[in-house]
Amino acid sequence: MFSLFYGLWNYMFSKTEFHVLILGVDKAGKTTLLEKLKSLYSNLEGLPPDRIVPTVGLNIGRVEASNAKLVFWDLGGQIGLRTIWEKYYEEAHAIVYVIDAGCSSSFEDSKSALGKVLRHEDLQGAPLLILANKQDLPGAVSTEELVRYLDLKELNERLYMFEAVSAYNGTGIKFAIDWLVDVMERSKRTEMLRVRAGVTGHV
Ligand SMILES: Nc1nc2c(ncn2[C@@H]2O[C@H](COP(=O)(O)OP(=O)(O)OP(=O)(O)O)[C@@H](O)[C@H]2O)c(=O)[nH]1
Ligand SMILES: [Mg+2]
Repeated sequence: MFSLFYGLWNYMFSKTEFHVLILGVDKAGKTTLLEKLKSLYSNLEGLPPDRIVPTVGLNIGRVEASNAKLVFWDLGGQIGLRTIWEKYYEEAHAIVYVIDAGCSSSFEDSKSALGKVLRHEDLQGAPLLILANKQDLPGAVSTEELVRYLDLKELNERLYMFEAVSAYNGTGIKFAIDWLVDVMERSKRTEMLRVRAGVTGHV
């Protein structure tokens, strides 16, 4: 009986924990973004950019933002590591896809890797936040240019947004995360993951 009430209490009053997968090709700035998120949303001072090395395993960042608990999973973007991405798809509430907006020679690779992500059935209905990172660089392209360049055909009914950010100086990040939390809270995918996890309030 107690556990039934406890479960119900949790379901109604505890904050949902959202799992957010940070993807993108190597050097897009994913880990730098994760460390910036820690600095912006927690008491932890994230690692400074000059101490960040290319990711081989998994980096995890837990923060509270927009009154929600967020767990970010940051994976390596090197070609040989991208096969690991799909192991995390089933549990993810949303995807943050990071692109180096200052490096047009990486756009083709970014586009094809993103197309593959979006076609994967385990990510059905997952909201998508595409970040045009490195806006502090003078040559960085705008979100409008990136939208035109990517010309994504796989978006279908998916909730998505493009946002211009800089993981160095924090430009655009809070706005993007507010949007992400808002859409995760009302997405069918969150409902589906919640049902799958049982009535615990933690999905
Ligand atoms: N100017 C500028 N450089 C950035 C920004 N974000 C990341 N960088 C630089 O881009 C390079 C790659 O950053 P990482 O965060 O390691 O990139 P990553 O996407 O995690 O790379 P992998 O772990 O290999 O997949 C580093 O030299 C960073 O300092 C940014 O907002 N502005
Ligand atoms: Mg990394």
